[in-house]
Amino acid sequence: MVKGKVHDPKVNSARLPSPTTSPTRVAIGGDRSLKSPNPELGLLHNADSPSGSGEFDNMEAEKYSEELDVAVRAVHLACSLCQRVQEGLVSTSSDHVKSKDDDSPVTVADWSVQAMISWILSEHFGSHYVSIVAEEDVESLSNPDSAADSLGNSQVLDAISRCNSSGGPTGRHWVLDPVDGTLGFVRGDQYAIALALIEDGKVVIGVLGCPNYPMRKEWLNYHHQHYRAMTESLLPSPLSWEEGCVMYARKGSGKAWMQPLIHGDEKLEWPNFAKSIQVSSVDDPAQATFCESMERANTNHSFTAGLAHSVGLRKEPLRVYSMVKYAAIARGDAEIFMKFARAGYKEKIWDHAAGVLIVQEAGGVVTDAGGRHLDFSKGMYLEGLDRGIIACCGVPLHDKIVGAIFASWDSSNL
Ligand SMILES: Nc1ncnc2c1ncn2[C@@H]1O[C@H](COP(=O)(O)O)[C@@H](OP(=O)(O)O)[C@H]1O
Ligand SMILES: [Mg+2]
Repeated sequence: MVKGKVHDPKVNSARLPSPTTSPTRVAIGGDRSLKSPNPELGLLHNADSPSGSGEFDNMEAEKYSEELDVAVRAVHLACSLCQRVQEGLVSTSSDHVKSKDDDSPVTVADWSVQAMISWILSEHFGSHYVSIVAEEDVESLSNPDSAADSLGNSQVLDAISRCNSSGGPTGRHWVLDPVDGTLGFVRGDQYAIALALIEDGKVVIGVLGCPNYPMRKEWLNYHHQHYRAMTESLLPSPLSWEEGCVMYARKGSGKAWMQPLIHGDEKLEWPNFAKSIQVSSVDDPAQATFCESMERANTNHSFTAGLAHSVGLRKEPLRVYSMVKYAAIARGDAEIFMKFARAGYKEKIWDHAAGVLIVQEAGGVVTDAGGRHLDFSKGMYLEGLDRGIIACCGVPLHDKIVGAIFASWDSSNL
C-alpha cells in the first residue's frame, strides 16, 4: 500500500510561485500561513488587472483573488503529491489501485488530494463556511479493502467527509475532482487535479493542475512514460524536459494563466511567473485538432469520427485522459474537444467546471450539443445537458460542429 502523503513536510514546506512576475513569494507551509490573511494576495489580481484600469476595474479584479490564490497553491501541492504517488504506482503492483462500487479505479492519491484540499480550504476560510462537492466519498474508505489503513488518522477522514455538499443554485460551493482521469493516472499517463468555485450557480474560478502536461504539444500523443524517456535522451539539458502546469482563470477577467509546475527542490527557487494563455486562432477545420476521451466507454468514438468527417477535420483525433483536454484547448494546443457519453450517463460538475471556465476565459466557447451553456446550478450533475459537450477555440468551428450534430443526430444510433 502506498503511504498517504497528506502531511508530507517536504510538500507542505514548498513555496509556491505567485501567479505574477512579482519576485515576492509566500510559503503555504504551516498552519499559520494558511490561517492568516495573506498580505501578498494582491499579486493574483494584479495579474488579472487590465492595464490603466480604474477603481471599478480594481474592485472587479480583486473579487475572488483570495480564493484564487489559495486554490492555485492548493492545486500545486496536490500536483506534487500526485506525482510522487504516480511514480510509486507505475513502479509497483496494481495492489495500490482499488475499485469503487461502479468499478472505476481509485487510488490513495484521490483520497489524499481530497483530504489535503479540503483541509487547506477549511483552514483558510473556516470549515463552517466551506461547502465542497467532490468525487470521493468517505464510505468507500470505510471499505475494509480500501486505502484507509494508509491514510489512517481521523483528521484526514474528517477532511474527506467534509466534502459532502451536493452544490446547488445558491451560495458558494467548491467543486473538486482530486484525480480526474484516474485510468490515465494509474497507467502512468495524463491526469488532472481540478478545483473550481461556483457561486450562485456560476463557475467563478477554475484551477486545473496537469502534472504530466508535456512541453511540446505533439507529445500529448505519446504515453507519458514514453515521451519522458524519449526527451531525456534527445534534449540537451535536464530542464528541457520539465513538464506539468497549473492553469487558472477568474470569471469575467477575459484572461487565463498558466504556471509551470514546481519540481522537487526547485520548489523553493523557481522563478515566480505566470504566463497568459489563449486559445488557438485556427478556424479552418482542415488545420484543427480535435481531442476526445481515450476511453471508448466514456464517449462515442464513431459518432465523433462521423462529425469530424462531415465538418472537414482531417487530423487524427488526439485521445487524452482527463480534463487535460480542456487544458489543451485553453493553451492553444488543440482546437476542439467533444464528448458524447452513452445515453443515461449523467455528467458530473467536477469533471467540467474548472476546465470550462479556463477555456472560456482563454477565449474559447463551451456548450452542450444544442449550443446551450452548461448549467452548474443544479447540484452535482450537469442536469439538462443536451446530448454532449463541445468545447472549441472559437465560434466558427463551434458553429460548424453544432450544425453537423443537428444534421446527423437523427440518423445516428445514439
Ligand atoms: N460511462 C461514462 N461515460 C462518460 N464519462 C464517464 C463514464 N464513466 C466515467 N466517466 C467520467 O469520465 C472521466 C474521465 O474522462 P476521460 O475519459 O476524458 O479521461 C472520469 O473521471 P474520473 O477519472 O475522475 O473518474 C469519469 O467521471
Ligand atoms: Mg473526473
